[in-house]
Parts: sequence; C-alpha cells; structure tokens
Amino acid sequence: MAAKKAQQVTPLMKQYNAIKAKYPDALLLFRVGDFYETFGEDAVKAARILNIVLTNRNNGGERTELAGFPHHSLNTYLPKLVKAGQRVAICDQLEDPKLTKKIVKRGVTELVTPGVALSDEVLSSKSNNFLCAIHFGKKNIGISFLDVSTGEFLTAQGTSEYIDKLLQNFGPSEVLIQKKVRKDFAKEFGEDYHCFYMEDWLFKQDFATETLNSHFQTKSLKGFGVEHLEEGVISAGAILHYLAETQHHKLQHITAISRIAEEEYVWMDRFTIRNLELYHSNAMNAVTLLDVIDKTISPMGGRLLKRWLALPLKNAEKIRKRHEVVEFLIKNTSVLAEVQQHIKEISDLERLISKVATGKVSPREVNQLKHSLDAVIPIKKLATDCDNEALKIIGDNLQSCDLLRSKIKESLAENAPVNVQKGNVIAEGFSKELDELRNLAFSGKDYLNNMLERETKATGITSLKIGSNNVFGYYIEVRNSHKDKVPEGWVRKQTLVNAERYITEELKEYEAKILGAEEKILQLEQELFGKLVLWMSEYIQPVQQNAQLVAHLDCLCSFAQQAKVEQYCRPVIEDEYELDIQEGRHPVIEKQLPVGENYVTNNVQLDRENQQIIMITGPNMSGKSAILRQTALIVLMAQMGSFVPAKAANIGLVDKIFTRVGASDNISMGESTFMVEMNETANILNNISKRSLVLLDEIGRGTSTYDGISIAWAISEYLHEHPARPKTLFATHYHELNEMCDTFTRIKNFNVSVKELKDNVLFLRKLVPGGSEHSFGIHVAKMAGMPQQVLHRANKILKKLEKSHSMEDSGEILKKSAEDEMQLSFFNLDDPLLEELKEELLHIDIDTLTPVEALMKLAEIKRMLSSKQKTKA
Ligand SMILES: Nc1ncnc2c1ncn2[C@@H]1O[C@H](COP(=O)(O)OP(=O)(O)OP(=O)(O)O)[C@@H](O)[C@H]1O
Repeated sequence: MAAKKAQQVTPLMKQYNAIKAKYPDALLLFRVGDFYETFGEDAVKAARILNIVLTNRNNGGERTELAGFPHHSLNTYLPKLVKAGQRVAICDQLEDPKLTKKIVKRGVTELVTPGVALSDEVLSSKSNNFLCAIHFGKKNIGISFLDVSTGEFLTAQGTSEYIDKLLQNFGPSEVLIQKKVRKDFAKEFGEDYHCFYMEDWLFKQDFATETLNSHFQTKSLKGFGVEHLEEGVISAGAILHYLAETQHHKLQHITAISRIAEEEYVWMDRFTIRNLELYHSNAMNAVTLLDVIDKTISPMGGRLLKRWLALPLKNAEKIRKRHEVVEFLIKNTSVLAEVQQHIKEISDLERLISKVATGKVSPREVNQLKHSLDAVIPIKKLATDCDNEALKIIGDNLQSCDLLRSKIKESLAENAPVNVQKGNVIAEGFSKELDELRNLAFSGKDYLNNMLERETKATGITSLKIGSNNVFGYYIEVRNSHKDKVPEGWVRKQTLVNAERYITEELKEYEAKILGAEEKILQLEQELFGKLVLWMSEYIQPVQQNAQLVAHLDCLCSFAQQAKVEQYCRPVIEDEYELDIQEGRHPVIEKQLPVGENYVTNNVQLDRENQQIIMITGPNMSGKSAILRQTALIVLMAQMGSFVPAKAANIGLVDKIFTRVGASDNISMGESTFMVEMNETANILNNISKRSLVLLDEIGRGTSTYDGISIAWAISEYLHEHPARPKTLFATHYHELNEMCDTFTRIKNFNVSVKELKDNVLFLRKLVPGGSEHSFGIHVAKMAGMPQQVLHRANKILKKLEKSHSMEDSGEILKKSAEDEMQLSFFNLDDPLLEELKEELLHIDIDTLTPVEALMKLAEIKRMLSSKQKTKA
C-alpha cells in the first residue's frame, strides 16, 4: 500500500520532499515556474503570516495544503516571514527549464534567519542585527557577535554575569547554542532569546580555529588579538559554520574579528542598563536616554552612538579628545552645519558595501554608494582643514576612493533601476558592443525609414511599405499596380488581395540582428554589472573605514548639536575620585515636563574622604530617584564623550556604575521580589571598586519595616567601612537611617525639600543638607484630607514607635498609647466604632504604607465615621 502511495507522488513532490527533509526546521519556499510555493504545515504558516490564500491540492491520493506568491514579490513577503521569527529556506530552480526535458534541478540557495538577514526590509537602519553564538567552557563562557549586514565580528569571554551584560548590550536577533547546553542557557540567561541549537561537535577549538583561519586566510589568529580567548574563538567558529550552513558563502566583507575590550569600558551590569533606561525600557512608550540625545544623521552614526552609550570609556585621554572635538564643533558652528549637511547625503555605507560583497547589491544602490562617497570628499577637506587634532586625523584617514567613484560613474547609467532585468543599467559609451546593440534595437525605426527611402528611389515605387508580423517577420509590401517594378533579388513571401510582400537580403540581415538584440542587451548589461560589482569588492576595506569614520564624526556632531540646543556643559574629567555636579539636570525628565514647568537643578558632591555616602530622604514623588538617575546619567554621558546637562561637572573617572531599585519600585515576576533585590545588592557588594558609583533606591523596601531598616543600615555600613569607599547615593524613606551619620563620618544626610501649605504639599525638588523629620505616610494622609483627629492620633502613635526603636514593644506601646489617649476621644468608651477604629489603626504600618494604600485606608475610615455621624443625627 505504502509503495503504491509512493508511486502516486508526482516527481515534483518527490523532489520537494527530498529537499524539505534536509531543512526540517525551516519554512521552505519552493520555486515552481514564476511562483514560490509552500506545502503542508509550511503553507498553513505562510498563509497565516502573509495573509495569502491557502488552497488544497491532491498529492498522490492525499490532500496537501498549498500557498504561494509570485517570485518577484519575494522582497515583500520574505521580510514578513523572518520578522515573524521564521527560518526561511529559499529553494530555486538551478537550471533553465527551457533547456531540460526532465524535471528542473532545484536546490536551496539561501537560508534566511532572523540573525542572518541582509534585506533592508528586515533590518532596522539605526540598529545592528547581531547573530550571536555562545559556548559554555569549563572556566568561562565564550560569546561572539556578527552583523552580516555590516561585517562587524566581535568576540569575548568571561563569567556568566559578563556574558549576560553583553547579551543585553548587543541584543542579538538569534543565538546559536550547543544542543547539550540548551537548559543551562535558559537557566542563566532566560528564555527570551531566539535560539537555534547546533550539533555539539561543532563547538571544538581545532574546528573553530581552522574555520576562522580559512575564512581570513591567515595562519593564526594572533594578529586579531583573540588567540588566547579559547571559548570566544570556539563561539566565533560556530558562527562562521552557521553562515556556511545557511548558504552564505560570499563573506569578504567580514575582514576581521576583534575582542570586546571589557577593561576599556565602564562596567554596567544588566540591572543598571535597565534601571537607567539607556536605550530600552520595560515601560510602554517610555522615552529612553538614546531617544533624547540621538541627533545622529546617518544610520551607521546611529548604530555607533548606541554602542558608545552601552560602552562608555574609562580612559581619560580618549574621553577628553571627544570633548575637545565637541567643543570645537560648538564654537565653529559653520563647520558643524557643513559637516552635517554632507553627512545627510551619505547612505548606509556599511550595509551598501556588505551588499557588494554578498553580491546582493542593486544598480541603484551602487549609484547610492557612489553619491555617498562623493559626499565624503568635502567632509575630508573640512576635517583636514580644521584646527583640531582629532578632526584632522579623521580627515586624513577618510579615503577618497577616486578610482571607485570614477569607475561607477563611467559604467553606470545615472538613473539605473533597482532591478538589473529592467535594463538601462550600464551607461552609454561604456561598452561599444552594448551601444551598437542598443542602436540597433532602439533606433530601428530610423534604419527602416532610411531603407524605405533608398528602395523607393531605386525602384521608383511610390507606395512601398516596410512592416512585420509574427508569422513572416519583416517584409516590403508592394501594391499590385507596381508589381512589375519589383527588382529581381526580392523574394516573395506572402500574397494579399491587393498587394504582395517580399523579403530582401538586407531586410533578412536586419531581422536576424534585431531579433537577438534585446535579449543580448539584457544579457550584456547583467554581465557588465556583475563584473563591476566583483571589481568593487577590492574596495570593501576602504569603504568600511570611511563608514566607521563618518559614524564617529556623526556621533561627535550629534553631541555638539545636543549640547548647543540643550545648554549642556563640557565636563572636566579628572583622574581623582571626586564627583562634583553643579546644577545638574535629568536629560530625559527635563524634556518631558509640561510646558511652563522648569526642571529644578541640583548639586551633588561625592568623594572618598568626607562625603562618601549621601542618604537622601524625602516624600514619595519628591524627586529622589530623579537625583540618583541624573547623577549616573551625567557621569555616563561625560564618559561616552558627550557634554552634560549641568552648569559645571567635575568627574573623577568612574569605572563601574551600579544601580539597584527596591522591590516595590521594580515588581518582577516569579521569584520573591525581596530575594531578587537582595541577590542584586549582594552582587554590588561583591564587586565594588574605588572608582565605583553606587546608586541605591529604596533598598530594603521589599520586606517588613524593621527588617528593611536593618538591611539598609547594614548595607550602608558595609559600603562605608569597605576599603574601596565607593561613592554612594542612597534614596530611602526610612528616616531612621539618618541616625547613621552620627556614627559613620562619611555618611551625610540630605533631603529633597518640600514646602507644606495649608492643605497641600509643594514639591521644591531641591536637595538640601539634613535629614527628614517627617513621616511621609501621614503627610500623604494629610494631603488626602484625613480628619484632623485621625492625623493627630497617627502622629502620636508614630512618635512613640519612633522612640522605642523596637519591634517587640511596638504592639505594647500602641496598646498603652491607645489606652492613655482614649479619654480624649470624642467617642464614648463603650462605642463599638471605637473598637473597630482602634483595630484599624493598630494594624496600620505607617512606615510601609504606600500613598495609594493610605488613601484607601482613609476612605475606609471616613466611611466608618460618616456612617456613625449619620446614625447619631
Ligand atoms: N528636579 C526636578 N524638577 C522637576 N520635576 C522633577 C524633578 N525631579 C523629579 N521631578 C518630577 O517628579 C516625578 C517624581 O520624581 P521621582 O520619581 O524622582 O520621585 P521619588 O522621590 O523617587 O518618588 P518615589 O519615592 O515615589 O519613587 C518625576 O517623574 C518628575 O516628573
């Protein structure tokens, strides 16, 4: 029976099944004639994702689903499939169907996956599209990133925390992992990544080294400075192997692999990157720092700025150089404007040249490449003529690529189309043969008119006509009245009622030429364009170099532009340890304030001798977090080379920035929030250095009050006593922590001031010395309009509790206090409402009460009171 079924399968489906079996986890686009078809489950998926019609067809007695689209729509449909997370195998016809009588040979010519995409429709211009591979070694984890669309190839290795941070920084679209560590990966780094699992044997050092050496045509990897990174190299090898497996063989634009030099950049762990909302945020529609500061013009500038933000520098010299250029550009506005004007004319050079390498560049894109390179020339001149060392170096290193530009100019038609098949790709005058063919094909009418004129003269027949039809081809038509004048050499082809049609020797030759001309033109144009693209690959490196330099310049212009518009100042980078920010602002919040509202600036000074830890207290919403974050952002912006939102800033180099937000501000799912908070904090305490900047926001909030206070106290004490003496800002609503400054000399109290009005609180947002005396829960209750009696009572209970400092007695105190005060109540002692109210008050833990809870409680008490009053009335 099975054999019978097998016999019924058509040869086409047999071929399909064989190819599909090789790519079981990919969606197979199978070229049949002018269509790409999908079958079975693939068809169901494709129809759903692409919104195309799903049909059925009989396949050897069984019905199979079928969905397809015309082959010329591949660029429209393929990106949609890849964006939906599909791996797509493109199976093409490998021979001309006209030349074979058997079934056409087919094979997969490309496997497009989310991490290996070259088409503009899949890529986002301001982000890299990284493919990543990870190798779990015995000591380290190795990681590599490759952006096939730009040719960037990076590797690193280190602890799981470091790798986690890199994964967050680079945000790969696809991660390649050894099959056997599938579970380990998910455990270490979560399940959000788009993973592909590869055979274990590929992750071997010999194999990787050989693969890399054969790609770069080197004998060893020493020249790249990655040889000692055993695990990193293994992961890099896996990436290259994956590219070969997905049929990506033209990879000349991947010219080097470099090590991510961890020690050169400020260390920020993943919590910090997330908390500071540098370039992504968990909140919907949140504005990130990148959104605010990115004034780059070119796509490669945008990508580099993101990288700079993720990896701020630690080398004072390098940072100062960037500041110098920014200052120069601000002072020389005309240079800034001109450079930016020219950058506007530059397309994505990096991706264009990658397309040249992979042979996927279109004629129009080659012209774009040329125009972009043309725009580099005036930039080169401007930069070289500048009175600024760093700009001069950029200018000197920009390549004019003269030969490349002139060759493109003379070979390509100015308005060359996207598709080579459309014709009119090659410029006039570039190829004699092509010009002749074009003459023949396109000036055919003139030629025929000439011939007609000549023959009319020679024969004296006035009504001669030249025409053509599908059956007889070209002919000269003679009306019957002139039949006798027809010359001898003319051969009769067709007889009509009133006329005869003839063919001449000349017409025969012309016909032969013209019939093949159009086809030949297309063929020749393709051939010439192919040759040009191949020749252009010699220029991959200089064009890549230009792309990087333009990106660099674009970022510096972006800093200058932003500083000018937003009144940023040039920070002073010092090798000391002090941090002194005068009139600092939060770059993102200041842009989001309602019209008419000004951001209140704040000064923050920290050092290792006198003011190492600042304890910031203040009511909810007063601006504590804003001060913490703006301090980190100012340091970070300064060290990436930007000016900063402040009046003045002296920044002793920072090498690590840690931020932690207490659990109630950062509700994470699953694991106990307090546990997460403690894990994260432990991680800081184990990694601090002399140059660390630590920002703790409401740490300890995730547990009961006294637990929280104890932990917050112990952490602050540890940071104070630690020999590294890291600079720390600690925002807390536990005003008990203000007492620490009596014992620990380098802890200083500050509060974000508020002004109490009659029935409101005005946030002044100013950081002023001194602790807070208020209990802010009661503040909020007051703001909400709580009856005076309740507020008064709450204040008294609170004062007693504060005096005791002991959890054990608190119940007793509350009880006693309640008994003492009862006489003062306007309630009767035997009033059952009193009991109820007492119960309510006793159960309120004011210190941990959030504003919303306070309001709810208040509403409840108000309800109880008003119902009592109603009953009385
Ligand atoms: N210096 C400032 N100038 C103007 N507005 C500010 C300033 N600081 C903060 N704000 C505004 O106040 C809001 C609350 O600030 P922030 O989140 O820093 O308060 P918080 O004290 O940390 O509050 P919570 O304890 O509830 O987290 C901000 O979103 C911003 O709109």
